[in-house]
Amino acid sequence: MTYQLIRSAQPGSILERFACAASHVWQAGYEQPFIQELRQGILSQERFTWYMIQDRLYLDDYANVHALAFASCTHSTIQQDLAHALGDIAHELATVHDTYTQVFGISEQRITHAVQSAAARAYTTSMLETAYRGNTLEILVALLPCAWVYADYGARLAQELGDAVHGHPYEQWISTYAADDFWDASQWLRDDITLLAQQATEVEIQRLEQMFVQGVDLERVFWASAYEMQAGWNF
Ligand SMILES: Cc1ncc(CN)c(N)n1
Repeated sequence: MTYQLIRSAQPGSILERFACAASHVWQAGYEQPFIQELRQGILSQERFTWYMIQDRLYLDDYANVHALAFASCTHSTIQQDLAHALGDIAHELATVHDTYTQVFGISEQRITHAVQSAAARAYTTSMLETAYRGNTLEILVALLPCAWVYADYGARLAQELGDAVHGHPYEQWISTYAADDFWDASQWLRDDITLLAQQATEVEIQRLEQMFVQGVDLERVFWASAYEMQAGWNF
């Protein structure tokens, strides 16, 4: 298991079960060309721009999932956590997206006219479906791969690159997700899942485990589709 997985998952906890169940797709995601070329600094600007645009659309839906979870949730502390998390998404947009939008000259018009790729839509549709139909625990588990996979890959990239991260073409991206701040910002999610899962049955936990594995795989596919510069539905 990788550094972030060890750091967060207490032996026997639900988080450890999730991490173990997803370990092969998690590793496959890290080894895929998008991440490895990004690490080497040779990922083309064209592919990264494609990803950035898809990610802008993704983050809109991701924010909506938080808002829907807030609306259906009856725990006031979890509602506060969700509201706070919306501020963190705004921060991610300001640090990562605004940087690359400027550096790579991605026009607002291009973003406005972009259509979600098939893979990106599959991911956000699955999260939104859970947000509309699921209970609070299910919605939080749908959000977990997003926070955890990015923190883990960011930390691994930063660790492998060492000082070479300075001046790297994707330094801002790597540093944002490798930062302790990014990891700490999702501590509420791991804590709230752990708390709510105490009331869940074994059958429910097994279903959550499957949802989590699917989410990690959708993260992998999201990058793969950006690498292929996959088109949207109305091409
Ligand atoms: C697809 C995706 N997943 C996760 C993250 C990290 N918030 C992101 N920006 N984009």
